[in-house]
Amino acid sequence: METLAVFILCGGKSSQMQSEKGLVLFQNKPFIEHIIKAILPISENIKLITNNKEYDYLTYQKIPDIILDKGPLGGIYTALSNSETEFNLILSCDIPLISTELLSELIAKHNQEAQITVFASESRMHPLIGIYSKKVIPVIKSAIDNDDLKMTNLIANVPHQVITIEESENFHLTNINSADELNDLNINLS
Ligand SMILES: Nc1nc2c(ncn2[C@@H]2O[C@H](COP(=O)(O)OP(=O)(O)OP(=O)(O)O)[C@@H](O)[C@H]2O)c(=O)[nH]1
Ligand SMILES: [Mg+2]
Repeated sequence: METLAVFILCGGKSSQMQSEKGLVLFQNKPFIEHIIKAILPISENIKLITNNKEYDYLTYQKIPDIILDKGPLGGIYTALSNSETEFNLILSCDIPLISTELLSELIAKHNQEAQITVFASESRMHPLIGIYSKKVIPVIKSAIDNDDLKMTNLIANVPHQVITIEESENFHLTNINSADELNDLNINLS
């Protein structure tokens, strides 16, 4: 298989965390470095979708948002518009527990008929740990034009694949939005 293009979304307001989310420390290391570590055994073709100079210390290519302030959907739009490959791994920057094993499972189970492939348990879906086809670019563009920025609406509108996981597996896919959530995580792991 050709090397998979991987894009990490590092934009947004981080209003709940109150500091740049991807750079929050977990086990003495910024979130984003945990994510990069999980990706590297799979692909070195990693790009960050961000307008924030705080990520300049990382040598990976950075791509600024083409359309500003449209949330993760806008970030994915920029990622796919800059990608040369049909399928792309899209990840948020606030999932420090993600593992190479889970990412490999997503890639291995991905069906090429699907334009978006994501994990979901009965209770929740993880739209920002997914494989996205460039084919969804026009669908995202029209969603942005209509100000319909909900990821679940995008997924429902295209041929997609859900990889079903047990409730207990959600833990490693959870995104950490606030200092309280990070605190809970640290307590949970101690
Ligand atoms: N490139 C890009 N990424 C974004 C944008 N908005 C959110 N993200 C990313 O999408 C992922 C999930 O975003 P949210 O949890 O909504 O993050 P947020 O908007 O920064 O945080 P809140 O203000 O607390 O909602 C994170 O990886 C963010 O960095 C955006 O406008 N552009
Ligand atoms: Mg948000």
